[in-house]
Order: sequence, then structure tokens, then C-alpha cells
Amino acid sequence: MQLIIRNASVLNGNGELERKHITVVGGVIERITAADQEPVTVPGEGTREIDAAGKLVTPGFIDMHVHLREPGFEHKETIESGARSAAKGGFTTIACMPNTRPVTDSPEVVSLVLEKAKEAGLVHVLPYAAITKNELGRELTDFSALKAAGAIGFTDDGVGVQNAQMMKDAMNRAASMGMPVIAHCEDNSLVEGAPVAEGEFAKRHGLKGIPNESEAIHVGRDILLAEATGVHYHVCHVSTEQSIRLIRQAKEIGINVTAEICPHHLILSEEDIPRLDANWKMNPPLRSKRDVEACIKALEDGTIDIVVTDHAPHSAEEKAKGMQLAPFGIVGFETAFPLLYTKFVAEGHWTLEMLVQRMTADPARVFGLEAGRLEPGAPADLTIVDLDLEKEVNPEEFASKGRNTPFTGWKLKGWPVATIVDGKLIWKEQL
Ligand SMILES: NC(=O)N[C@@H](CC(=O)O)C(=O)O
Ligand SMILES: [Zn+2]
Ligand SMILES: [Zn+2]
Repeated sequence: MQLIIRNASVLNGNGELERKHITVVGGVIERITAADQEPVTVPGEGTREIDAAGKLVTPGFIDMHVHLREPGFEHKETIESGARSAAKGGFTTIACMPNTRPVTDSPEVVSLVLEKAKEAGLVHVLPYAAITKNELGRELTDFSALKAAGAIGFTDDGVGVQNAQMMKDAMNRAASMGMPVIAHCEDNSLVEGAPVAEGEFAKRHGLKGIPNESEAIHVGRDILLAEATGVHYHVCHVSTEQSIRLIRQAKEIGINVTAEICPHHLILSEEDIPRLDANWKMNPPLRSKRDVEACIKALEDGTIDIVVTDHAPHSAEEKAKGMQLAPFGIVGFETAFPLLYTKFVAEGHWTLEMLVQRMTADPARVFGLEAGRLEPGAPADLTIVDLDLEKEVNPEEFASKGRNTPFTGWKLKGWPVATIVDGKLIWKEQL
């Protein structure tokens, strides 16, 4: 079977859009033809055509930090519903966190995740495995067995590894296997029970605040451990000016550190939280305006390498428990690109090329993935986006089981309208 995508607007290497026909055969990009020529077709193959006139076609988006909740929390999300939500957001590859029940700390759970993902037959799902058994920070998991089962890196996301020696042992082991360590940076002793960041909102509502140092202390400690062990150290969901300062300095002196950021930490500050509503509660919390400015600058100058969503679905009942008691986390797949396109590209702060790179080529580079390129010979993982389509965010329309977003009612442009994985159309907007 071959797929011909006609009249696609494709970014050329100089950041300009050019009209092209894309021929896909057997899950691989076979040829890209100028739009004034007939697209190349391969004789003897059945043909399906998509007319992408007026639409952007990019390499499929890659999200290296997501929560799919299966096994154990299927009422929040399943691998199938999460993968569908990812597809609807234009993602073709996602990497899922191990804070499931049971925790992904054994080869059996890694295999189960991969099997369920295969059954769903939607996007590529890459599982992370836990650093410590049950993410309790007491005993390292069996890294070799987990790698052999298909884990792509080690992380205790959801909690920070509190013990420095434990983290150093993990890094030594991962380094010897050529695997990355991905860190949720949070010192529990500085946070205990605080639901939002230190700041005006916390003060006004008499809530305990999460201080910026609780994140940056782990970032600083781990950078030193990464220097000592030589591991590829990747910082999860960076949210503070202090963390950025440390990452910038580490990169300058050649330490192998990379970092990610979520759309909400680029767009919202704690001052934007309108009321005691747990759809504004996530970890790390929304920080100060000053932190948001530092985050934007860090993504622009490459100190932060990639955009991730940290898609973290929770049920409406759980989120209804209120700011203090509800779990941390917001969904992210289906709003990520429109949010960043509308707020940064359409408003003229970033080029379209920069945004697309941070969601495609850059994550592929950071994690060594065979993805993120739109050229002959590359896998046919593609996203089609209508940059002019304007729509309000309506959680009732999400493919995710999660409705927990602070962006309800936001009017956004740049919605993905079709997603292709391995040359197969796995999702298409009903227009
Ligand atoms: N980000 C969140 O607020 N929550 C995540 C955990 C995490 O990413 O640390 C979750 O699993 O719900
Ligand atoms: Zn985390
Ligand atoms: Zn997470």
C-alpha cells in the first residue's frame, strides 16, 4: 500500500514553507516531489491519497514524558485511550512513565505495556522503567533485565530520588549500559504537603507554598553526580530560574545534561490561578512570572532541549477533592501544539521551525530515536496541522479519559487534523 499526501506545506531547511507531494511506501517516506510535478507512485501498489492543501505537514510530534496509567489506574487512562489522545494531539511517539500499579519496575510490566501498545495499534509507545523498586527509593531495580525487556531509560517520575548515593549508583549502572537517567527533581523535605508554589496565590488562600529550591537542589546535586559518573542525565519538567541557571552552566562545561519543559510552565504563572480549582494543580507547580520568563528564554537558547506534555490524567472525582487534597497533574496531549503555536508562533515570538524542532528533531536527537525527520528513507510518522483552524478548548471532546486542564475555553489556532504512523492514517479530524 502506498500513501500519497498531495500539496503538503512542508518546512524546508531555511524555515520557509514549500508545497510538496509526499509518497509513502511500506511505512517509509519514499519520495518528496515539488508540487508542480506529479507525485512519484510505485507501480503495483494500491494507493490511498490525502489532499493536504493549505495544511502544514511535519514529522510526527514526539512526547518524551507522559502518563498512560495502565496497569492499575485504568479509570484515569488506558494505554489505548492515552495513545488515541496522543494521536489526536499530533504525537506519533510517546514515552510513558513507570508510576503505574504495579510500578514498571520489572520486565513483566515493561512487556505488558509494550503488548498493550501494540494491541492499540496507534502511536509508538516507549516505556521507561523505574530506578528503584516500587519507586520507594530504597533498592535499585534490575536495569539489565529492564533494558532487555525494552525500557528506554530509568526514572522514578512522580517522586524525586531522595538519597544521593542511590542516585549515584543508578547513574553508574545506567552509564555502564549506555542508558539515560531521567529525573523528577524534588526534595521532599522542602515540600511536604504544599499544593501550590510559594507566592501570592498561596498567601491569599493560606496554603503552604512549594519553594523553588526544592527542584533546583536536586538539579544541582544530580548535575554533580552526572559529572562524576558520565551518565546522560535528563531533567524532567523544568520550572524554575534556579534550575535553568544550573543546567546552563553544566552544559557550558560539557556535562551530559539535557532538559525538558511543559507548555503550561511556558504560558501560566501562579498569578494566573483563578480560584481554588485543582485543574490548576500540577507538579512542579505553576511558578512566578519571573520563572516563566526564564523558562521561555531557556527553550529559545537551547538550554532546555525539548517540549514534553507530562500528560497526567486524573478522574473528575479525584480532582474534585480540592486544591489541598487532589492529586497533582493535568492532561496535555490535545492542547500542546495549539497552545504553543497560538501563544508563541502566531504572536511572532518564535519561528514555526523552532517550535516544530523542539517537538520532533530535538527529542529524537536527545534520546537517539529513529524519528523526527521528514525526508526520503525516514519512517513515515507524520502530522498534518491546520494552522488557520481556530477552536475553543473543550475537554468534553478530548479522546483522553482525563478532563483535567486549566485551558478550558481558550481560543487556539493550529490544530492537528490528521496523524500518520508507519504510513498508516491512525487519526483524522471529522471536519
Ligand atoms: N506532573 C504531575 O503533576 N503529576 C504526575 C507525576 C509527575 O510527573 O511527577 C502524575 O503522575 O500524575
Ligand atoms: Zn514528575
Ligand atoms: Zn510526569
